[in-house]
Amino acid sequence: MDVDIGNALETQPGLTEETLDRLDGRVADAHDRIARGMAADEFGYASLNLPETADPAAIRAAVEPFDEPAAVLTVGIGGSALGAATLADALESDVDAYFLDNVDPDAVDALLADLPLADTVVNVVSRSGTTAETLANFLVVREAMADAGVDWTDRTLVTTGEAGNLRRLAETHDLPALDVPEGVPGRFSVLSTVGLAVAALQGHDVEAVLAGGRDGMDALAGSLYESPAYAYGATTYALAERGALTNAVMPYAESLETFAEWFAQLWAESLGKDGLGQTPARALGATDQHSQLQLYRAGPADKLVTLVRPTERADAPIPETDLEGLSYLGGSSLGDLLDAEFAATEASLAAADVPNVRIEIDRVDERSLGELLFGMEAACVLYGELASVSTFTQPAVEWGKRAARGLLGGGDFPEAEAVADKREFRID
Ligand SMILES: O=P(O)(O)OC[C@H]1O[C@](O)(CO)[C@@H](O)[C@@H]1O
Repeated sequence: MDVDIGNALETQPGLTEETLDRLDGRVADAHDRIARGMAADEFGYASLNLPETADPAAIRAAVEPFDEPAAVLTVGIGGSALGAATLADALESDVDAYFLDNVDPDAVDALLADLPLADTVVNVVSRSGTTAETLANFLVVREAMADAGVDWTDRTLVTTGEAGNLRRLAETHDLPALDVPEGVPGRFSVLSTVGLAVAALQGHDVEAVLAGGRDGMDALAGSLYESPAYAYGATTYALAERGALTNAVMPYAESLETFAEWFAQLWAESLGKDGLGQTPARALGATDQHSQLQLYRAGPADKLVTLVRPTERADAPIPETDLEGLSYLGGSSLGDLLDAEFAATEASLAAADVPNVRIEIDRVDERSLGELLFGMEAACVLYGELASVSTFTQPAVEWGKRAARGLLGGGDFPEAEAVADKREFRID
C-alpha cells in the first residue's frame, strides 16, 4: 500500500511541509504509545496485533465440517458483518456470500426466499451476543430453515464472546463456535475469526490476508514519512483540525465499494467523540463523478477526498466505432477510461484546491486487502491518539439501543419515554 499526500499541501483547507514536520514529532510519540499498547495487548491496541495473533488453523477447523456449501449467510451487524462483507465483495468465489445486517422485513423475506437453505451455512456473529437486530434475524432465519426441513444445528456456525445468548445457544446445541478476539472492538476485527470465517468458507487464502496485515505491521514506524498508514492518519487528522470535517472515500474499483462502507464505521465510530471527528462519506469512482463530485469540488471547503485504487486489474477493450464523436473511445479500453477518469478527478479536485489523498494497492487480492485493511486501522488509531479521543469505545450508540428496547417492552428505559416526547410539526 502506498499513500500520496501531495494533493493535500497548499489546498483549502491544506497543509504545508512545515506543518507535517511539526506534526511528525507528535506522530513519533503516538507511535510509541501505540507500540506500548500493542506490546501489552491492551484493549483496542490488541487489534493491531491480529495479523500475528489470529489463528487461521482454528478458523479452517471450524468451517471444515461445512464442506463447500453453495452459500454462506452472515447474520451480524456493524463490525460483525462489514469486515467479512468487504472481503467477500472484493474477491471472487464459487460460494455465494450474503449478509443480513439490517431488519428490513422486505429484504429479509426476499433473501430467504432465494437462498438454498439446505446448502447454506448460517454464520451468526455477535461479540456481545445481545444485539437485537442480529438475534432477531437469527430467530427468523432459524425458523425459515425449520420450515424448509433443514436441521439448523447442522448448518450454523457461531462467532461470539465468552458469555451471552449466542454462547449459550452454541453450548446447548453443540454448535461449531469461534471466539471473538479479546480486547478488539468489532470495527477492528476483520483480521480475525469475525472477518475471516466467511473468507475461509469461500475458499480464499486466509493466510495471505493475514500476511498482508503483517506487511502493514512491518510498515509502522515512528515517522509519517516512513509509514503510509501514519501518513494517512496524520494528514486526515491535520486536515480535520483545519476544517476538513468530511472525508469522502472514493474507490475506483467496484470490488472496493464495500471497503468504503467498512471504513465509514471504523472512522465514524472510532473518531466521533467529544464533539470531534471527521464524517466518512461513501463514494465510488467513476460513478460519483456524475453525482457527488459537484459538491466535493464546488461546495463548502470542508472536506477531503480519499481516492483508492489498485494499480493492477483486469481490462476490457472498447470496440472501434464509427459513431460521430466517439472514435476517441473506440480501440481504447474501459481500464484506460477508468484510469483517465481517476487522473482527471484527482486533478479536478486539486485545481479547485480541494485536498485529496491517493491510496494505491498492488491489486485486489487477499494480501493487498489485508495490508489495506490493517493500514486503515493503524491510520485510525494514530488519528485517535493525535486527537486524544477514546478510539476504541462507542458509548453514544447505547442511548438508541435502550430506547428501542424500551419501546419493545424489553425493559424500563427512560430513553423510551423521551421518544414519546417528540415535538410534532407535520406538513402533509
Ligand atoms: O458484535 P456485536 O456485539 O453484535 O456488535 C455489533 C456492532 O454494534 C456496535 O457495538 C455498536 O452498537 C458496534 O461497535 C459493533 O460492531
